[in-house]
Amino acid sequence: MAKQYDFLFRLLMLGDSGVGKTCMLRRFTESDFDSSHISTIGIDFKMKTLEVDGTKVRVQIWDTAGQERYQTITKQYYRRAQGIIFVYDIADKQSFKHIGKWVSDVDECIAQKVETILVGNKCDDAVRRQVTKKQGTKLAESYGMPFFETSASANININEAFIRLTELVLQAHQRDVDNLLGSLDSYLDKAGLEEEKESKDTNCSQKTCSC
Ligand SMILES: Nc1nc2c(ncn2[C@@H]2O[C@H](COP(=O)(O)OP(=O)(O)OP(=O)(O)O)[C@@H](O)[C@H]2O)c(=O)[nH]1
Repeated sequence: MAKQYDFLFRLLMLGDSGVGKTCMLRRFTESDFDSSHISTIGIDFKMKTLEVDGTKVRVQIWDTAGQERYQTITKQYYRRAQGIIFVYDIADKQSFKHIGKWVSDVDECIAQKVETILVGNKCDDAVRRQVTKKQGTKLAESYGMPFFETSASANININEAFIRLTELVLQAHQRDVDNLLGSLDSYLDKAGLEEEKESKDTNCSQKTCSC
């Protein structure tokens, strides 16, 4: 059967327990919201196919458990991700403060460049808000990440956040391919020049012999 997509990318969701990672993923992949909080055990994933800049991209999105006790398991997935969504809850200052810890955990675990975005979830909950949009924007700027305030329950900016990360991963992939083709071109140019030089040298020495 012909492939239904051009690329397959792996995305990962990280953040404290209860910030709404599972609900965000469910909203994005199933257009649904469940208000119960059943903590993720270890890791789970869902798939979705998107059209980004005319390209069909299938994303495999890993939803990790925010609870500390699962981190030995979840850290094993960091290296396999091409994009990471760091999530905090705008009504939970601690989860915002912990973003630094999640980012440095990723830095410690992986050597390769990975695309990242920062998300402040539960922006529908104005009454319980503890983190301002300005604080979120500033933190994201300090890491050079795009920033979204989202709500899985009210379906605000969920698609936008996942699509933005997928775009970044696709662009990074295309840059890698261009760089690879660029170095292949210069390698072939160099090899061609050397071959040309060698054949000139041979002709020249043959002429010398016949004189
Ligand atoms: N008001 C509001 N509540 C939300 C939103 N998203 C999730 N919640 C609630 O937050 C709680 C935790 O959501 P989960 O998605 O299970 O959180 P999680 O980050 O996956 O938690 P772990 O699996 O333990 O890491 C649930 O009771 C949800 O109903 C949102 O956008 N707005």
